[in-house]
Amino acid sequence: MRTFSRFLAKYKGYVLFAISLMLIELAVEVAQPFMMSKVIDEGIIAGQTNSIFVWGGLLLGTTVLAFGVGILSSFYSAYASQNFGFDLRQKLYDSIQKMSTNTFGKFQEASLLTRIGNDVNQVQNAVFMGMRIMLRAPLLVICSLIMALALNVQLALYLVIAFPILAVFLGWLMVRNNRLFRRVQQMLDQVNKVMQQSLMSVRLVRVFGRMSHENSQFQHKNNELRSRTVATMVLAELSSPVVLLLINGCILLMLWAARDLLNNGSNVSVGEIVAIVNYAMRITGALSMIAMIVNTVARASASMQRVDEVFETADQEQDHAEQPEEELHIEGDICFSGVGFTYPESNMDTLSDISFHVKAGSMMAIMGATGSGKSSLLQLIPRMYNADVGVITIDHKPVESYPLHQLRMNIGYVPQEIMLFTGTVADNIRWGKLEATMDEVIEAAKLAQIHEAIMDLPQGYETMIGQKGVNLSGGQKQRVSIARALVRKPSILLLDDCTSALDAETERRLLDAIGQLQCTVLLVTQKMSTTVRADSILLIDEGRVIKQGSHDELMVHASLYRKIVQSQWGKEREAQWMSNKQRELTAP
Ligand SMILES: Nc1ncnc2c1ncn2[C@@H]1O[C@H](COP(=O)(O)OP(=O)(O)OP(=O)(O)O)[C@@H](O)[C@H]1O
Repeated sequence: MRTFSRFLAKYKGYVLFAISLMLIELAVEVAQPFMMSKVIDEGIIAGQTNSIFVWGGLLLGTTVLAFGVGILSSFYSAYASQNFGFDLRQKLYDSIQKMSTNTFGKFQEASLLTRIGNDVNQVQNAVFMGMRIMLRAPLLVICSLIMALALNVQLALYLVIAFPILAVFLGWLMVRNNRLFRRVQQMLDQVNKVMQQSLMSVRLVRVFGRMSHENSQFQHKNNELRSRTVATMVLAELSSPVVLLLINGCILLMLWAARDLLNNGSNVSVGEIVAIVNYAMRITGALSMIAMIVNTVARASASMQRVDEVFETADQEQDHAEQPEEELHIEGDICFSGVGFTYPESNMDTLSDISFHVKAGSMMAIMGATGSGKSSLLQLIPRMYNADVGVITIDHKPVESYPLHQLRMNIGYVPQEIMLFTGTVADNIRWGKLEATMDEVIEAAKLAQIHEAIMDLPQGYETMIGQKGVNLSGGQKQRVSIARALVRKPSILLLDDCTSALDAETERRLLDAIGQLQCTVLLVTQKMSTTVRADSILLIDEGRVIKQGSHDELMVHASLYRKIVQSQWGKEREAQWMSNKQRELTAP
């Protein structure tokens, strides 16, 4: 509720103006049955033609006034609610952007999409409705009741009977609807998730001929969404008939009593009875509106809770060091001490007791079996995830003490799964540093050994590449991605097995170029041709460090490393290396 008020406060001028106009509309609406009673009693029954013109004219005039202010009030309500929705969506997007990867994973992309789209819309609609009818409906009920009581207390009291029952019913409806609607939104998350997955892997789905499987998965979730939505709608639709039933029952009781009063010659006029019935009808209409409002508020509050969850989480993990934004230069000395990490959605340790040191400007290769935790380890450095235990320092300061944005601006990261965006080749490289000049883009491309290949493209650097770089080869995509990381001249370069599609010669030239850069390089690789060039090698297995050392040290002290060497070089070359080493060591 606090978040809601905070966002709406900015538009309080518009809100108050819209509500003031709405109050004029309301006053007209409340006065109309009274004017009508005057037309009947004075104009028709008493035969005063003048009264018909006066009260009738007033009735028409106020109707035109109500119409005019109604339009104006709608305009200001729409303005305030749309701007409120815009701000909420913007802030939500901002919070999602700053979210740590742990939290991002916890919420899941599909759910965040539903929250930023559907949930914000629900709240925005409730704001509009709030200004138009949320206040108007209860006020209309109260004022109509007062007017009816003023006309004839005895008859009007019959209308009051329904109120306690209605209050209990609407309260129950609100709580139940809120719960049901939260479940609908959760199901919508699921539908979006299935849809997102199958759209992202549309080619794979077609190649494997899994369209019907994907369809049935979608159908299953869609079915559940339908059933939950129907349950919510049935409940919502129940409200109007209940209101009508109760109020109409009261009107019938009142008419029965009015008949007795008229027969007994009591002091009650036909005009008063017509006016009270008219007020009763307005009360019925307003109560139906209130039932609708109850449903809208229940939905909007469920949606607001979901939006608030994102804000609260984002606030909790606000990066304390994020305030100062001055330029930060990192040398690149990296040290892990007893680091442990488990993915939020997993219950198995991914990394345990990882300790190693990489000197600024050196190159370390990370080797290990598939699933041993190499990518996870790299991702802890730019704080895509936060370590659960232990300390990671850069230049002898914990990574958490750096402003997150500045820390990441000093790091060039090339993920295992290459992702290119729709746009030109130059745009894709410049994505690493938006203000990079064309010379810087070309320099990065040359370092990444992709310049010649780009020049061979139809429009060179201005060639458009489709989503995920459909018109580039695997190796070209890898090198564009490396150029994107290099263009920002990082102090730390993280390469996650991103040279797998390169031929030996290109890879050698790439490593030569990277070796000349003034940056610390951490390189995940399975290729011996790469590891031998590194200053040190970190060998990991099942999330633990087996050994850190140079190629020579690992050959002597790490049997696992020797096995990898054997599998790639063959026994013969390995044996030859061992005997050469032995000779070197025993030489005088
Ligand atoms: N987002 C994630 N959520 C939960 N578990 C994950 C996630 N990503 C990876 N894992 C698990 O963490 C472990 C280490 O994965 P990681 O990707 O770091 O290994 P890797 O050594 O880089 O593997 P590969 O060489 O195949 O890329 C694996 O068991 C993997 O299943």
